[in-house]
Amino acid sequence: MDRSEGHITEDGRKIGAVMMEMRNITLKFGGVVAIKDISFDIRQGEIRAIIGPNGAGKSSMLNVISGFYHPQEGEVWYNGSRRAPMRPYQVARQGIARTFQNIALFEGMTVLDNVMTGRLNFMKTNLFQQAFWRGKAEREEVHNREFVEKIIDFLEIQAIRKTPVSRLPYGLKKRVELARALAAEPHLLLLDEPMAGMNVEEKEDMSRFILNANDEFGTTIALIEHDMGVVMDLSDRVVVMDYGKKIGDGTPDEVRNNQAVIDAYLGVAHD
Ligand SMILES: Nc1ncnc2c1ncn2[C@@H]1O[C@H](COP(=O)(O)OP(=O)(O)OP(=O)(O)O)[C@@H](O)[C@H]1O
Repeated sequence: MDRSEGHITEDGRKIGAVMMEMRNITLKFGGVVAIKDISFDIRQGEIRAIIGPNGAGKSSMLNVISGFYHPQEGEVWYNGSRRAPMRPYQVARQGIARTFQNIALFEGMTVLDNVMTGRLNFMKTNLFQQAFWRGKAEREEVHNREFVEKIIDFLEIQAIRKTPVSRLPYGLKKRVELARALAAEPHLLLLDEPMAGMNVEEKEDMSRFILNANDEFGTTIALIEHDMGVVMDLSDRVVVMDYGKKIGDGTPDEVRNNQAVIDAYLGVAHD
C-alpha cells in the first residue's frame, strides 16, 4: 500500500496526509542521550503509538512534540511548516493537547470545572470585556459549557460532573483527564500511558473512548503505552524506540515481526 497518499483503514477510517514530522531529533540531558537522531511522522486521522522498554526515550519524545523539551538537533514540522522552538502553551494553541503519565488535574475542583479548564484557549474575552460587554462573554460561556457537556456525555461521566476530582478512583481520574484534553478540540492528542494502573475493564473502556474520539471527532492521536495488547489493537502504526534510537516503525504486524523489536523486548544485548 502506498502510504504517501493516505488510505482508508479496514474499519473505514480515513488516514490522510502527514500532519507532524519529526526530523532527525536528538535530545540530550547532560551526558545522557535520551533521543538519538530519530525521524518519524504522524498522519492526519491516525492512531500512532510510540513504544519501547523502560528508559527508551518515549516520554522525552512526547515532551518534544508538546514543547516541554527542546531538542539540541533536528526539526519539528507541523502542518507543512517548520515549527520554531515554542513554549507548551503556544503548542497547545496550535491544537495539540496532552494527558500526563501522572495525572495532572486540579484535585480540589469538580470534574466539570476541570474539564472547563480545557476550554481556556477558547475564552477570548478578558476581565474588562466581561465587565462591560456581558452579552459577548455570556455567549462565549454558554458555548464553552455546551461543548464541555457534550464531552462529558461522550465519556459517560455525567454522574460525577459535580464531584471533586480528589474523591474519584484512579480509572475515572484518567477519564477526566482525557475529557479535559478533548475539551480543547485538539487536532493532535498526545496520551502518555493512558491505561497505566488500570484494571482490565477500565482498559477496555479507555480503549473504546480513544477509538471513538478518533472516529467521531477525527482527532489524530499519538500515544505511549506499555500494554502491548492495547497498543496492537488500537494503533494504525507503531514507532519502536530502544536506548534513544528508533528500531522499528510500521503497522502492528510489521513491528510484531521485526527481529530488532523482538530482541529489544527480550533484552538481547546490543552494541
Ligand atoms: N529531565 C531529565 N533529566 C535527565 N535525564 C532524563 C530526563 N528525562 C529523561 N531522562 C533520561 O532520558 C532517558 C529516556 O527517558 P524517558 O523517560 O524518555 O524514557 P521512557 O521510554 O519514557 O521510559 P519509561 O517507559 O520508563 O517511562 C532515560 O535515561 C532517562 O533517565
